[in-house]
Amino acid sequence: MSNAIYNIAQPETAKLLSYLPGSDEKKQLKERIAQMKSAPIEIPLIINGKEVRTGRTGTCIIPHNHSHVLATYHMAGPKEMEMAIDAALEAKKTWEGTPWDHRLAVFLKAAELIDGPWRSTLNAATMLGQGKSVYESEAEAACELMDFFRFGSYFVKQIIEEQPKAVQGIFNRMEYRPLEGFVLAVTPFNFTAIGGNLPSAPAMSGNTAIWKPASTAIFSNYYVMKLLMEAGLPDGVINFLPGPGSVIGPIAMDHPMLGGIHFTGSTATFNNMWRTVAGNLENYRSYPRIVGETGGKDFLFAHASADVGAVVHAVIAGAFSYQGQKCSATSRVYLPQSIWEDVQKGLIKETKDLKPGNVEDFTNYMGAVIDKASFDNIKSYIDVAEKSPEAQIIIGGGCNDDVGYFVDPTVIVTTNPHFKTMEEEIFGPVVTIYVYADDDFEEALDLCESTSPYALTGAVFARDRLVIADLEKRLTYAAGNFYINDKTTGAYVGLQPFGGSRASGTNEKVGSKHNTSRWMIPRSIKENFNPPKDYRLPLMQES
Ligand SMILES: NC(=O)c1ccc[n+]([C@@H]2O[C@H](COP(=O)([O-])OP(=O)(O)OC[C@H]3O[C@@H](n4cnc5c(N)ncnc54)[C@H](O)[C@@H]3O)[C@@H](O)[C@H]2O)c1
Ligand SMILES: N[C@@H](CCC=O)C(=O)O
Repeated sequence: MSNAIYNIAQPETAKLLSYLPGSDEKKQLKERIAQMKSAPIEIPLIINGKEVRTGRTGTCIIPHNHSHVLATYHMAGPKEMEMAIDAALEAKKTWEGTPWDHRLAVFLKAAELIDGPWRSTLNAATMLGQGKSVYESEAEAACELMDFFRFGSYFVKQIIEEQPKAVQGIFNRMEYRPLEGFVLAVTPFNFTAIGGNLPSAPAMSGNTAIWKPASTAIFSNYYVMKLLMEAGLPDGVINFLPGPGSVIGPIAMDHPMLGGIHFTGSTATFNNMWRTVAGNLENYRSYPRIVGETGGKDFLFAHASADVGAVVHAVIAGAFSYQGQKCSATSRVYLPQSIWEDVQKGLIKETKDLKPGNVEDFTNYMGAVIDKASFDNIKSYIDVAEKSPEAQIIIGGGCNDDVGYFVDPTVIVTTNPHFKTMEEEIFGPVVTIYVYADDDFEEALDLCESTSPYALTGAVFARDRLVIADLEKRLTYAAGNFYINDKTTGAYVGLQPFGGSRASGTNEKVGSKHNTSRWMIPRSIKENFNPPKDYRLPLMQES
């Protein structure tokens, strides 16, 4: 029984390792990659801490070498979802009463394990299973996940410290209860750290969760689950349930004890889930908390005073890192005519050696896109641009899926600011540029503000201070993460809390106190040391 007030130091952002030739981390990672490739593993469901095999299986493959099978995974069906819900509800009885310091200790320990022996495992699994370059993987599967665990724990502590004023004779207090029910965490393929965080953030506050990973991220996500178990996560607190979302999701969403949904993925999937929940409102014990971070069509808007070199590098990093498969990827760019020629030259020069390749070679900046469906979808957008008189592909355009799902970094220039690739999320290494006449700055800015239904990230480039101030004001609602003279990707937990509004989600800012608070239902407790003795107010008495 915990009877002390403990402190958690404000965490420091995790430091990236370099993976330079000759470094220990490079040697360890190369060894782990070789080991993982040497023989496929079998991935069970994990329900109440026990492995469950259903015999209905799928495979995890390497996107840059799609004939290589890394694992066979078992898929949950309705029966296993019911089992997981029962396990989560049962485990909650103990977990919610576990002192907060012991709950958080599990996640703080997990962060230390990533910082130590588990780092190479999470990086190797993410590089192989999701096709990430070493740098992209280190930044998120290792560092961002550590940050989620450390900052997340710190935010829980900060919130429970927020207490109402206690006055003499009346003891006021706020109890931060977990949600009544279980949490369904549905996670995307593109960030291992998001996979790990979505079930963990609610669990830190005493909730129990069912974690449904994306099928193309099961390989790394399974290792995250194993890491949490090694860190001491009690059975049933997080239940790992790979399987078809459209089959197992509705079982959870129809359940009267659905306490909340922690979702990251596409807007279409989130809208479907929201509709399912809305249709069930009368069946729930409480209104489920629905937290969802979704798609983006992220902009870069440059003014004539912008630093051309900075624009060039921001476009490349924002559009092509992790093959553009980030919700934050730069995918529409507005450039004034006066700097266009220089930007174009810079883009051509800097991308000439930028080819997607095998990320096991650490010098490759880009790998393959995640799967065949994604490859076909991205290619279909490139095909549209190739055929259109309103667009010209000035860089890239090549696609080849013989060995891996490779799409060249592609730059389209369009004369139509509403061209298909300026409006729709592509989720691949494709960026579209619209060049505006310098005199049409105001109109171009209106276009940037209103063209997309999304409002996730956006960057403005200018050196003129008054212009920067104006851009910041005029684009108030166009992006939840707004960058000035920087790329649209790469937010840090606790430093640039992440999330967007409009069709980009509920903007609860993952990795922030706002998100943490969504997994708690506070109870105000007033204890009166002088209980009432007379129902009448003093005013009601005759003098
Ligand atoms: N805003 C953010 O923070 C953020 C971060 C990462 C990714 N994303 C977005 O995620 C998308 C890419 O990820 P994705 O392809 O994995 O997204 P997705 O929507 O296809 O899948 C997300 C998850 O939902 C599950 N799912 C699908 N249909 C379901 C259903 N009917 N019921 C329950 N679950 C279901 C999937 O299996 C997966 O686990 C992009 O749109 C990207 O912008 C957003
Ligand atoms: N938080 C990440 C994006 C996550 C979505 O894919 C970034 O800031 O680039």
